[in-house]
Amino acid sequence: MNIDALTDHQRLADLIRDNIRTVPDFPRPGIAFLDLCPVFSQPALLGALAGAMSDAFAGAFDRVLAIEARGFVVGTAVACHAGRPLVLARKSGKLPGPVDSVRYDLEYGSAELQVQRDVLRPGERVIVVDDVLATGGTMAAADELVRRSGAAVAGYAVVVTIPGLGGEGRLGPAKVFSVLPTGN
Ligand SMILES: O=P(O)(O)OC[C@H]1O[C@H](OP(=O)(O)OP(=O)(O)O)[C@H](O)[C@@H]1O
Ligand SMILES: Nc1ncnc2[nH]cnc12
Repeated sequence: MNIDALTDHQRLADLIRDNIRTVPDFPRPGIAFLDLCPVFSQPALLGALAGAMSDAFAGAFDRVLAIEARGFVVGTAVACHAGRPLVLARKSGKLPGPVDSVRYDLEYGSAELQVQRDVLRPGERVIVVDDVLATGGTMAAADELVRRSGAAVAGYAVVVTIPGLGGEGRLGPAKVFSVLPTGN
């Protein structure tokens, strides 16, 4: 795959779409699971994705908040590309304290996200990065953690938004950058 020639959003979107595997009835019956592992396994594609996300918010963010676990892959790539510090939003019980916590529901369950206190600073501009935006429960929890810290959400970056689940409607007014509207 030659991604040096990748200059426009449509080409990136096509490549991402071609490399997402849709798995029926995983992890529960009725869920069409979008498996992005084939995207993550290709350094050039992951790099192009990170570049597009970083460019979408160029000059408008100070830190990258990445959501466990698949959001870590994308968020780390964006932070490296942009040369901005990475902050981890982790599932409950993984980060040594003190932490702030928010419980939330997602498409196929519920969980709790935590961020270490004082790693996000008042006045800083943060982009929140994940792989999939479905119901928006996860992103909304991350959003709440950023706002509690006094920092500002400068934007939301995801690889895929699953339409019809109301995800974007649960987020704040900041820009949402999604490479694909769906994985199909
Ligand atoms: O918009 P929502 O309905 O909240 O769903 C989106 C979230 O669901 C998945 O995470 P999951 O909790 O499965 O965690 P993982 O990345 O650890 O697999 C995905 O990586 C998003 O974080
Ligand atoms: N359908 C889905 N596929 C992958 N990750 C998800 N997170 C929430 N819904 C998802």
